[in-house]
Amino acid sequence: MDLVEKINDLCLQTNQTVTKREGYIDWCEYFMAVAVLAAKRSKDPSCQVGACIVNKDNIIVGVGYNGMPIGCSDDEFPWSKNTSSPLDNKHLYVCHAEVNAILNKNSSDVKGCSIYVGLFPCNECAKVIIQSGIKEVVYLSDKNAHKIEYIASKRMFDSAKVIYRQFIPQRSKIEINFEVDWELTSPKK
Ligand SMILES: Nc1nc(=O)n([C@H]2C[C@H](O)[C@@H](COP(=O)(O)O)O2)cc1CO
Ligand SMILES: [Zn+2]
Repeated sequence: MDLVEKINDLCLQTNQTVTKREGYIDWCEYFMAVAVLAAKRSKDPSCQVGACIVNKDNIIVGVGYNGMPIGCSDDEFPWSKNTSSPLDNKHLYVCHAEVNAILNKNSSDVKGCSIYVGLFPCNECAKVIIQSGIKEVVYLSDKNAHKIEYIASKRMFDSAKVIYRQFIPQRSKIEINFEVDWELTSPKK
């Protein structure tokens, strides 16, 4: 419990005015955190990416992470990229987080939405993002910026007027703790 929460707790006990809680996560942090959490579902041993699509009302309409297509077993399809057999390269098979998030949408479409994603979209995802009507890409890392696929992505986004911006975290971590002590967090009567 932080200081404000302790003061509020005291106020509650003595029937005084209670101010709102501080330290809550803002919308951007929330959506990027959902993307990062989704990435933890990925079976890719070298790179886990998550994506979260949000509409203009700040409602999440799709979440996805990189993984094998439905029906293509995680245990049978290859997860390596430096293989002697070109047919055993994971890149031939993996569905990217952005495409999965779009396909997983629970609304009729994602027109005008924003997509929060861990890594800047590749050129193939950029095409799908544009075609789906998504108008904003918020990303954590652009580590592949020098590669031709990502230069192509930006060329397409610029032409299609899809805004892209980096999410600069104001805190390094957001903790998820399943062991919440509800006795400490709930107001006492
Ligand atoms: N924006 C992205 N969304 C994604 O879902 N991915 C996925 C595809 C692969 O499964 C993995 C990248 O693997 P690697 O080449 O860094 O070992 O991340 C990759 C990117 C980067 O373009
Ligand atoms: Zn992609």
